[in-house]
Amino acid sequence: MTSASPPGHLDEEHELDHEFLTELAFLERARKALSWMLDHARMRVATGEQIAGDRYTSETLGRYLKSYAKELAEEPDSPLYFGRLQFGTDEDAGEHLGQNYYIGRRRINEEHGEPLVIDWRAPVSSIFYRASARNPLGVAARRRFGWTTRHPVELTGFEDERLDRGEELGTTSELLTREIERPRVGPMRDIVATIQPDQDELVRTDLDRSLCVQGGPGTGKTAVGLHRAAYLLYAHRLQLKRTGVLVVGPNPAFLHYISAVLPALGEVDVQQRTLEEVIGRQSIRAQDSPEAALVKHDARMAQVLHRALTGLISTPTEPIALPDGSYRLRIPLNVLIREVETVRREDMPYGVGRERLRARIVALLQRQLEYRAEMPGHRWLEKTGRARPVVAVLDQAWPKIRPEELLTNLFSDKAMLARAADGILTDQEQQALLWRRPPRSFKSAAWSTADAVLLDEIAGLIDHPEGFGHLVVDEAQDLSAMQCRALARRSRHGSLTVLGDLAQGTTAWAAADWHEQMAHLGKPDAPVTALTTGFRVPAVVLAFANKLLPELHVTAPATRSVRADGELTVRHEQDLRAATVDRVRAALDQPGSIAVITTDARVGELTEALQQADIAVDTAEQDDEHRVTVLPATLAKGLEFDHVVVVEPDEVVRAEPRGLHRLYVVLTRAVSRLDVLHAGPLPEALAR
Ligand SMILES: Nc1ncnc2c1ncn2[C@@H]1O[C@H](COP(=O)(O)OP(=O)(O)OP(=O)(O)O)[C@@H](O)[C@H]1O
Repeated sequence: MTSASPPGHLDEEHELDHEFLTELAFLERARKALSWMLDHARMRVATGEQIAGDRYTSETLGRYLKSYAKELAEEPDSPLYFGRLQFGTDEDAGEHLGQNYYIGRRRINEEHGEPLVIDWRAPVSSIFYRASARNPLGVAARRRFGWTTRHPVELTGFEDERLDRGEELGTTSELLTREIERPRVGPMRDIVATIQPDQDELVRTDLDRSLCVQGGPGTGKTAVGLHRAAYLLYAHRLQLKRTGVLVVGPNPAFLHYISAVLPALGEVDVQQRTLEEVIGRQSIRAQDSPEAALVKHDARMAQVLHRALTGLISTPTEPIALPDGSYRLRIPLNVLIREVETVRREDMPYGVGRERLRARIVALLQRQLEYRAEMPGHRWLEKTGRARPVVAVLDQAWPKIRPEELLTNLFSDKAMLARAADGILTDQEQQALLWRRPPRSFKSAAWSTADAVLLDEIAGLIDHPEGFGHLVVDEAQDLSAMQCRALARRSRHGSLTVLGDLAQGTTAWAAADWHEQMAHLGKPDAPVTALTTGFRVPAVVLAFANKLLPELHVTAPATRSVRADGELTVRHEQDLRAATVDRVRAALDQPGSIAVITTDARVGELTEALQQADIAVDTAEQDDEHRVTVLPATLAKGLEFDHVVVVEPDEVVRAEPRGLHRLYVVLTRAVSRLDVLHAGPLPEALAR
């Protein structure tokens, strides 16, 4: 194994070995090339108007070049490349015979030459991530570079694996270890330099394939999902620019945490939203009882709503007679009845069905005019479609309805609900849905989170929503069947990357089986892949959290932590406020972020205790300013902190029905150190 690093300062340059000097020279060349690219891009921004033909394209081009120039200008903050592939000279190297490639976050090329640095998403870069001693894929040596983390970044050394001599570091690589163990500050970072072979396979799965990734805490699911989005945008830029990529996360705090990853990879056009924002129809003013929420999130509601909506379609009761000049155009009742039946059988979205019925009625009337050798024009067809006798039939047999109106009627009218839910929901379940005090009109109805999903289902039955080319769904174990359907509607013509951990399911409807969940998400045949290497949580902390696993009643493969470092302390304390202040003070002596995680009820008290001790604290709403955050257990999902202080774990367990799962999430947020403080008893599984 070869590795190199500068032994001292530049004035001791003569001591640097030859290889390192060569690398420094290359770095200089790459920096110059980047600087040329930046100047060139700026120049093109300035002259954009002359390059492009018409005004629209010149504006678009100008905008593109501006953001490109901005991206390039921001580049000096991150290393220009992280690895080098040196191909061998035998036939396994194929077209890359004897070549050297530097791999980085983006392509860098000189004014008139070959690229100096290749984008990590280019096909050949995949070899960097996947080549192994057993299967070198033509590579003689793989080199990883180390950089300072301060600005401006400087090369600190490199680490070589001579794959042709059977050398391979895998997860023992010092640079990988350093990257994983580095103290966390600020938002999540990308992992392009150290993507692991199994992660790379998921990242590069092609656009037409949907995936489900089950992985324990800290196995890199979120990282994989975000890098896949970046990869797909590279490989299918034009298609996805048109159709869009959406990342769905559990809450705004999580989305904020991950928000910098894609922009750092040069991708600024990806929407990142919570499910509520995706649905986004209503302001939420009501809260359901647990029983009502359970029924509303159940897949059977889809059938109930479908039946309620199609139940509005009825047999026409009047024929059509439409004056047209001195004539009267007619459609007899039996023909109208037949038309409604024909459209109903076509089983299209309700709103589309109404328009189809209108078009068929107009076509029948048009034919009568044509018998009289008249050729009606576009205007006539339009006017006839809106004529009162035609609209009257539509309103009676296929009435227009808003989702809010239908749901208000359904939850206010016992008989209507009974008709729609007969044989689908029990009497008790129907009772849970009915409003005790119905609003006067659907306009004044107060909707719950679950209602918003139902309204979205109805809207989807009336007309298909616009979809995305690709959706990344994180923490997907927590989605209900109805929430899954909302996302399935938006990826009908696209693909999905679904990420989650059954052991971290905290909702009453959390998934117990991924295949079932994928069926609700509209991709029943998508393969389920497991990630089992843990990069976040140190082995000692993971072993403690994993004591809960047998009680969580889920089947998921165990996670093996690559981290031998880390500390765990469990303390019985009388005064939790004082103990929390004490632990946070001790943590402040070390670098990195700190979180105190506890029940919602204790957040205020502990924030106050820290503030009284002159420790500046962030809360879940206002973050990113200080090193210490006090976080309710309910908002910890997906986040990570260097040092975590968990206060009174048994209260976390008792605060909600799936409290044990919540505690599992909470205990697995620590990157380096976990302190557990308790005044009451520890949860039984942890005490063993
Ligand atoms: N290949 C890798 N190289 C370096 N760091 C990695 C790698 N894979 C994951 N990580 C790091 O491990 C940490 C956990 O990753 P991530 O948040 O994606 O895990 P997760 O599976 O989504 O976790 P959870 O289920 O707890 O939300 C992050 O800091 C991430 O950057």
